Amino acid sequence: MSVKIFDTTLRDGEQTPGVSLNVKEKLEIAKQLDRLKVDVIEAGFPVTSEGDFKAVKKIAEEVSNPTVAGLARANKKDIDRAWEALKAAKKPRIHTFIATSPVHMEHKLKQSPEEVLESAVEAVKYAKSYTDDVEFSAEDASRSDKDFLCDIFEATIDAGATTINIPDTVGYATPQEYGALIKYIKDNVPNIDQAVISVHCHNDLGMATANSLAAVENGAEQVECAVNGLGERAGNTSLEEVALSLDTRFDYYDIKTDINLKEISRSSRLVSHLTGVQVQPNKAIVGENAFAHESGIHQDGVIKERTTYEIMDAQTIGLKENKMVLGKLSGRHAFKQRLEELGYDLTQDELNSAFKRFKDLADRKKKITNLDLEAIMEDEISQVSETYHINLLQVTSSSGLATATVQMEKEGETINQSACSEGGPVDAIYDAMNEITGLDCKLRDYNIDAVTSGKDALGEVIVKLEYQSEIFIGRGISTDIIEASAEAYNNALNKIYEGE
Ligand SMILES: CC(=O)SCCNC(=O)CCNC(=O)[C@H](O)C(C)(C)COP(=O)(O)OP(=O)(O)OC[C@H]1O[C@@H](n2cnc3c(N)ncnc32)[C@H](O)[C@@H]1OP(=O)(O)O
Ligand SMILES: CC(C)C(=O)C(=O)O
Ligand SMILES: [Mg+2]
Repeated sequence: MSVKIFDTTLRDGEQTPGVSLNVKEKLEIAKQLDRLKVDVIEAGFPVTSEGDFKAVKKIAEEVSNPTVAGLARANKKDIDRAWEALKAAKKPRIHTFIATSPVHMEHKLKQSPEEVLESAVEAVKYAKSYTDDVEFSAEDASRSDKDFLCDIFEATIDAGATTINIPDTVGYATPQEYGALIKYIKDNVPNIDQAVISVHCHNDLGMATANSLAAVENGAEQVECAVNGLGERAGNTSLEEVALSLDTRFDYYDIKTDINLKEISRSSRLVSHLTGVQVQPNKAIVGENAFAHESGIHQDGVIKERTTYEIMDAQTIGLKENKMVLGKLSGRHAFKQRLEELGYDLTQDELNSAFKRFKDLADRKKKITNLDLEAIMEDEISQVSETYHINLLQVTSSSGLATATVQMEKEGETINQSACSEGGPVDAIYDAMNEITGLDCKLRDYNIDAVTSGKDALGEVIVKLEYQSEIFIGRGISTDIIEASAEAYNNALNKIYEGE
């Protein structure tokens, strides 16, 4: 069995507050939807504006594989305008709708159920005079009387509707209830076999995908959805969630779509860029974190066997690979793997030492990048055996006078020293360190650079010390530049001791 995918990114998706696409942008998305192999593109609602009319017309002229649909209220003006825009399409569909729930009929339309039924039938007949492919939607179907729905669907199918749509317009339904509604309509509309049963769900309670899938289990043959779940209010059913649910759980649903899954990721990115609506990182399938692992136990599992923590392969949706994000919760296995990818081959001791540095950094820095790791590794390489070790640094600075207190350790002995300097906090630290070590060395060069970017960037300090006419280079890295400065100086001092 298979279901059709009716994409409404360009119609209901464009109803997302704040989104407005021009003709060129809509055409670009339509071409991508064609590559994605959706069955139907709902290109817009032509009566709403000159721009939307032009966009639907352009898509109808240029995108020929999928059916191109245009929305129209149940009146002649809307249907005329929809047809005017759609007539060049190879496979045009007029999609007409009217609300069937008591609250909509009474308060919004101010029509009786009989009048609504008559308007629906007239609209379908009129649309049918233009094209064989007519979809009729009973807006707010999930809050409508079930038997009235059956009557209106029977009548509109008789009038020529080839698809009948049962929207959960306000995202009110629950999966079991919605599935039962689809089954009820399937079982109680006598001519239902002459039309495709379609569903259109909204995500107000976060159940749009679950509702759509429940509908499919109960006989729905077309699912209306939008890329990234865009749409009015909390959005529509997300296309990628339906497509990947059916693919991943084919064992359960036994239902196929024609969607080219490899184009999912690209479609999501394009829609996000052109609409300006960012995808939440933890969004199923297309969120930045959907194929990312940060915690050590998961990373270890995935390294050993991907399917321990992945039910889908990132490559299925067109991504290159999954992601191992290094952070404070990561473990040695993932850390080692990343270092190996960067070309470092470490002994167990080297790995343990670098891993400790990495964990210390990860406690201070949210995201550890390859540049951070390279900086840690370069720093590890330039480490010498430590004669002196810095235990503590304390700096105050005001009105051009800085005071530094440094605590260093040498062979188990702790030494405290303070110094004042008008040359700033780094100068005061270096004076204190000179006092502690008793070495008469001169600072010949001091250079500071950001290794990575962002507020929590790693700073790298390189110093050149002259001692007895010889130059000793020291390097220090830290998210705290004062600390990096002290570590660089200490690194150079220790090199002096190593040489002695
Ligand atoms: C569930 C959905 O997503 S429905 C689609 C929603 N999309 C949009 O609304 C797209 C953007 N809309 C627009 O540009 C405008 O609303 C237009 C051009 C469609 C209509 O604009 P206006 O003529 O100014 O009417 P307005 O939007 O204020 O009110 C809607 C009118 O359509 C009527 N109406 C609503 N739905 C239908 C329908 N399916 N069939 C017939 N009439 C309808 C309302 O009762 C109201 O009629 P009234 O003016 O007699 O009270
Ligand atoms: C126009 C219809 C199909 C709609 O968008 C809805 O009911 O949500
Ligand atoms: Mg809708």
